[in-house]
Amino acid sequence: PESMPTDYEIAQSVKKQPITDIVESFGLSPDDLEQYGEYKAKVKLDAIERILTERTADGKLILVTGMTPTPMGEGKTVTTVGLGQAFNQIGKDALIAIREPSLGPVFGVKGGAAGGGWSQVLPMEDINLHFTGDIHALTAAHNLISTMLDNHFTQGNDLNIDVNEVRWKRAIDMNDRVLRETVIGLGGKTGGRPREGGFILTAASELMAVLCLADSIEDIKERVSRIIVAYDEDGAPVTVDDIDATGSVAILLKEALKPNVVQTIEGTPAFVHGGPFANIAHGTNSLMADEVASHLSEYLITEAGFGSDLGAEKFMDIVCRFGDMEPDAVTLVASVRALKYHGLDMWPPELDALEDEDIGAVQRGFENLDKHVENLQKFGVPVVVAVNRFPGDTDREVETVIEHCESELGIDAAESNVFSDGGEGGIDLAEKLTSAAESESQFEPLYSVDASIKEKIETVATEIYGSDGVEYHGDAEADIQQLTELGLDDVPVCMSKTFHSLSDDPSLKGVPDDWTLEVKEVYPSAGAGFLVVLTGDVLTLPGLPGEPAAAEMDIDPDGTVSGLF
Ligand SMILES: Nc1ncnc2c1ncn2[C@@H]1O[C@H](COP(=O)(O)OP(=O)(O)O)[C@@H](O)[C@H]1O
Ligand SMILES: O=COP(=O)(O)O
Ligand SMILES: [Mg+2]
Repeated sequence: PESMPTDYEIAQSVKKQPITDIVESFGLSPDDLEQYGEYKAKVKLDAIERILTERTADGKLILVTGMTPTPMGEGKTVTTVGLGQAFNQIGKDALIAIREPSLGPVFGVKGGAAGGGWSQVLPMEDINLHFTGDIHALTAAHNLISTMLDNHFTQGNDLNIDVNEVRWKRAIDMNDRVLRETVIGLGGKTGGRPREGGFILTAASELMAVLCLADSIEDIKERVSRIIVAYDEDGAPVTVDDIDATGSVAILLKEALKPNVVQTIEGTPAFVHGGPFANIAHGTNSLMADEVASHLSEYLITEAGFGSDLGAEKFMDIVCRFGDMEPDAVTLVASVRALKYHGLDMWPPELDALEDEDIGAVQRGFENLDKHVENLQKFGVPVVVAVNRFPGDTDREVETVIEHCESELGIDAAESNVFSDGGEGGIDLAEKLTSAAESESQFEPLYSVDASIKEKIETVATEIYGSDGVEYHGDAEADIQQLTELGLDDVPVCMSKTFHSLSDDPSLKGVPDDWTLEVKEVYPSAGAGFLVVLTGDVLTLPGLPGEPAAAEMDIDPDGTVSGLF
């Protein structure tokens, strides 16, 4: 918005405090930290050990999710950071936990993921770029497995791996579409065994999920060892342990395992750790960050990516199950622009067309918001809607949304101005969330892990996405058969689906009906402990847009960066 400085300018204008001072009052002392400069730190594993044993986990957990977003995102991260600040402004001890950004979107469409306006985590330019190196470490570890696997072929393939059943691709933290499907091993005898290969975004790597669910070096080794990278000629799984890569991969991840802690603009401590997207992966920060934060403060506010059909569903059905925790309240972020985007049935999005006041379009967009509210209520957790106000929104538009939530849906809603006003702008929302969190939540996951694979997929597809059913394409049925025979079926399913729609068709807005979910493939993340279900045309390695954010970036001789948002 023209009246406001850019995110970067705001971030640079803030006098940051040393990270040791920021975390002191929450019970972390300087020797609990490994500092990466004055403003970034990792929490040492023995300090975590002490905190988890000495302190009770009585922090209430507030989950931040959203309605089906425009490609720009509707402000979950901004709201999470803003709420952390607002809670502290109303005298409640609160910490936030969010994911660390991937360079893919930073240089692509969405830009950074450090919040925005007066609700950002700092130093945003470090956090959005190399941060403390976790994503680089994951990329290296992922590709170490790839090279050990291909080397196995060159050294005689005594595991009898079926070259057409290699499942482990390479990883890169960049939206580089031409690497999605590749042919490798060219160059004759010294070039290795020619075969089809490809790359995925590091955020989609199973190692990312493993890092986010592991709680110690021992655990990460055990999980890494179980990762299935291929199948042999008899169809038996080949694991990371079979190709002798477990120890070296764990060594590469030993620093990344430790959660990062930084500060928000108003000095709230923020855990920023792990970065799985919620369309192609499970979509929330590490469990370790959640565990530590909920032992250190009264409230933990954490975000699940994309709409509630993706991040929140997986948070409830995967993360809460593994972490033995449950949300005490959920805030569903809505925006006037996203409501109009659905109300105008807009695809592809022309975001500037969403600027004009259009009460009718806002109202026609309610069906999408209502479905997300209904979905969240299926988990038995109280919901508060946050109307994240953008500069162009009119009072009438915002009031229409609040009125709809309170009188039609009978749930609390609050206008949020945390982007323009920081914590001050989220006080009403924070107060509504604290009272929602007081009520006894009747949290229940959506399905039992003992249900069949098809039952679990069909439950999510019909209950959450609103499909009439599920069709299995390609080898999906054979995958399910094989996984059941291997005894890998009694785990949660991690649905990989477009975030542009409740359905698997990005162009369908609102609440699509008369459609069935197309499942293309089901594969095990045996290290993470869930099954990944690929649907529709979801891409595990996105591409750059027509106008990449990278094209607008620059750096001055004195190191001042521009174009990063
Ligand atoms: N109220 C707002 N006013 C202006 N820009 C906003 C507002 N909320 C979010 N944004 C911007 O929109 C983009 C998406 O916000 P983000 O919080 O990352 O959304 P999400 O986490 O839901 O994807 C970011 O560039 C952010 O700075
Ligand atoms: O995985 C996606 O996360 P955001 O919705 O926060 O961009
Ligand atoms: Mg976000």
